[in-house]
Amino acid sequence: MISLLVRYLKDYRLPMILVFVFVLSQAAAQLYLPSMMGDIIENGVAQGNTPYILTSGAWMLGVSLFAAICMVASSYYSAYVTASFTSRIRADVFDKVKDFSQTDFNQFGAATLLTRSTTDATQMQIVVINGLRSLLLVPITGVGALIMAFRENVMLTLLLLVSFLITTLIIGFTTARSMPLFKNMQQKVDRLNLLMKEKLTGVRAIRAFNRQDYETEKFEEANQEGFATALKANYAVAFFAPLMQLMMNLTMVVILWLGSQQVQQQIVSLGGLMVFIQYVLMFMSALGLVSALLMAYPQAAVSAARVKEVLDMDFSIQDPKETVALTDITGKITFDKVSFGYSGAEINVLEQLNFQAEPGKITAIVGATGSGKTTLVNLIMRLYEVSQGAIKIDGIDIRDCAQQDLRNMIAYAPQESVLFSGTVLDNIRIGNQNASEEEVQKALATAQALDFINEREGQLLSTISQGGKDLSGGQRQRLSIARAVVKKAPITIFDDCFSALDFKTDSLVRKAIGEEFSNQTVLIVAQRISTIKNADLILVLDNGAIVGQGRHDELIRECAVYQEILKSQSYSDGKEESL
Ligand SMILES: Nc1ncnc2c1ncn2[C@@H]1O[C@H](COP(=O)(O)OP(=O)(O)OP(=O)(O)O)[C@@H](O)[C@H]1O
Repeated sequence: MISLLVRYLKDYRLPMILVFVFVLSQAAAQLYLPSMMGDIIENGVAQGNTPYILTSGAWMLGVSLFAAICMVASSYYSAYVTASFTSRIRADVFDKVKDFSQTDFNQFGAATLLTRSTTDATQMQIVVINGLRSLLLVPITGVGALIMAFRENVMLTLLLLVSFLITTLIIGFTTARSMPLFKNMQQKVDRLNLLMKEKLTGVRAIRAFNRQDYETEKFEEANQEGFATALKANYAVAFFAPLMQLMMNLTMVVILWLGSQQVQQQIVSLGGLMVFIQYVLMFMSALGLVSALLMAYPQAAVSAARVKEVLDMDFSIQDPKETVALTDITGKITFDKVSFGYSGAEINVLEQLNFQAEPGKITAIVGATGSGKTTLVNLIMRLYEVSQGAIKIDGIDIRDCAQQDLRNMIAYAPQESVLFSGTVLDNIRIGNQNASEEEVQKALATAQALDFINEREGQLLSTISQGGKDLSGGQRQRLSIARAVVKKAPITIFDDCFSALDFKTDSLVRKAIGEEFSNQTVLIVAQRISTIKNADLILVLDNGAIVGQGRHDELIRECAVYQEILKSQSYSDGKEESL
């Protein structure tokens, strides 16, 4: 936690200096108050000198006011530092995660990344906001009060120190014990977030299968587990404050008892004892601040470790030190003996793939579900790293160029359309920020999406609800296709994104794509043979291996797997095709 704090807080030197100055001034003023009070008792109350009491009292009020102003100012600046610190951490986690490869992302999962950038960051915020002031105030007022108390009464201060030592030992022990409990608690929060995410995204399926009760029960179970763990963890630190209170009161009773005897024996004056008690109270309130901090510390330390794990994670896919520029790229893709296996899996998902996808041609990939089609296109975008062999673009190994340059060369329409809240225009322009409205309209026309967009109020400026919930599956796919089209990249990949389109629309989209992409490399992943029948090259994938490649007619004659797929789709060659 400390290293994370140092890393971030060093950017807030000026506000931290201001916090320090105001805390220092507050502490100095507070330390001065008891001796002022002692002076009023000795020289005012004991002597019956009312004007002295009034004048000194006014001074005392002034000093108190000054301390209060310093306290407000230091609170303001510490809140400023803390809020900035937390928002920077959130931004950095987000920034880091956006550059994660799929392997890195899979290692964590969405739910825990969400918890780490929200709940964990907030836990740290609580400690920093308390700690920033306390860490300065407590040593100054605590040590200052102790020194002043020591000057007033040596014996009673030693007693105070013994009580302090015992409390510290108990607190240290409790902190060490509670840390694993808090770690466990945050993991339970991860699980709850995961379940919540599943429930919210799968709400329709849950209702359709009448699984509400079962899912509620499952969630309730996880919730109860989280509750029990949270209770246990908080219980472990719950007696911090009462323990501190108890020790303080006990110490105070003993001090009063011994102090009153000292007053009777005239070892100290009554005023001296009262001043001493003021310093003891000051010391104890400093301890109170520490105890509040310590109560929150174990949880925050666990949260900091979890955030740090994300921030310090080494990317599994990195750019080389010297990158090869991708200029004047035609888009020719070469797979040279490419094999790939997911991390942790025993067997390869793709085995010894060799093929070339040429510019100006449509290369299609067909195969049964799970045969490795999506994995293959993910490798081209370097979302995963090949295990063996090489993927080249215009003869350049994709590992030799910057990932950003590589992805600039590729337009991609994923299997599951992803739309963001915003307007239709915003969503299409994700493909190309500089696309004019005319270009966006053209891309929508290619994707056969212009008609239904024009029917919407506001048309291009109509708002898409979160995730495109107000659109049908086919409409979402068409917007996703338009986004890829508007990019006009040398390579365009359509990953099974025609599946929700009716045959007619599917055919019209492919026709438009064929005309539009006359110079680019187009890769189409599809389940339906009708979608890829006219492709220049069809790759047939079976269990991660290419078992056939060629044109439709050739494959019908030569590839048994292709024939099987064809048969399973009851496809009557060309009859329903217009393309
Ligand atoms: N992140 C992952 N981790 C481990 N295995 C994975 C992962 N993603 C996919 N797989 C496995 O890799 C194999 C190929 O999956 P892939 O998604 O590439 O197939 P696909 O041909 O695109 O299937 P579909 O047509 O159903 O989309 C499958 O057996 C799948 O279980």
